[in-house]
Amino acid sequence: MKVALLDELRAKNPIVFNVSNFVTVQDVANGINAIGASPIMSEEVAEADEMVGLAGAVCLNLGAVTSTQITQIRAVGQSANRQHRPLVIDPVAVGAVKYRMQMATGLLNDFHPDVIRGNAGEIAALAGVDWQAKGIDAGEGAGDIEAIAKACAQKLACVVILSGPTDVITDGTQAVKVKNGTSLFQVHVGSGDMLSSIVAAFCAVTDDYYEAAQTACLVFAATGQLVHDATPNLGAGTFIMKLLDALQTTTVADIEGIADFE
Ligand SMILES: Nc1ncnc2c1ncn2[C@@H]1O[C@H](COP(=O)(O)OP(=O)(O)O)[C@@H](O)[C@H]1O
Ligand SMILES: Cc1ncsc1CCOP(=O)(O)O
Ligand SMILES: [Mg+2]
Repeated sequence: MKVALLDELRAKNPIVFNVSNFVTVQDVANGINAIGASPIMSEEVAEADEMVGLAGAVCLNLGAVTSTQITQIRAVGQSANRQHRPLVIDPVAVGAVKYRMQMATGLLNDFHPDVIRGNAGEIAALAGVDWQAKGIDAGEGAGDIEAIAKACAQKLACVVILSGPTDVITDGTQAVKVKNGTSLFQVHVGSGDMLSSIVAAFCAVTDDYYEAAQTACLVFAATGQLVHDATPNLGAGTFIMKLLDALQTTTVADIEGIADFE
């Protein structure tokens, strides 16, 4: 685990190109900015190649995609592969909506992601494992989350992050579990989307996307935990404000001080 990547990210201030969903786009932009990278968003297919070209990494969020937008998302994904930019996919609710699963499967045939970040319901669905996803949330399942994440990573030949109370990060063979976090993440819609885009930001500063994924999960979850620990009885509204503040100021030493992973 290379927590010092956080300092490299802040020094390099990489551009992260996001195709976001309309629900959480502001949180995603502000989260990237606060941690020390530079967000840019677009829904226009005509500028796909240029946007990818100026970015250090690309994050495609499939949270609220229209038929028209699929063309742009495909073009961006293919351009990222062509221009060798790290590509992160957030497959929102593929475990809950059959249409989304078909759409995501189709897109994953058209381009190759470097990292997929989803909750247990989403990663289980992509792995073909039985799980009762609940809308955008993980839902309920009995399977072993490390085995599910590894199955997904092997099937799709990429790094997989299965996030939740414990985050599992795997390259299909090895796995790391990050146990930091706070249940307050669950009362803020967009926590997962923020994490996916922050994973992309870390992928922009190293060629080792497995390591980038681990560091992103630790930094994000531990920052949330520090916010929780600093203020008792935080509510959903105050949490996101304090989380953004903390993403801006939390140091490598702060993270290392509470890091809990194996
Ligand atoms: N119960 C929990 N306790 C601690 N951290 C959590 C909990 N649930 C989610 N997280 C954290 O919230 C962030 C978003 O993950 P998750 O909730 O799984 O995504 P999504 O919003 O896509 O469902 C991750 O950093 C994860 O570690
Ligand atoms: C509510 C909602 N509906 C479609 S996308 C979206 C946001 C999902 O955000 P997250 O997965 O980060 O909780
Ligand atoms: Mg999500």
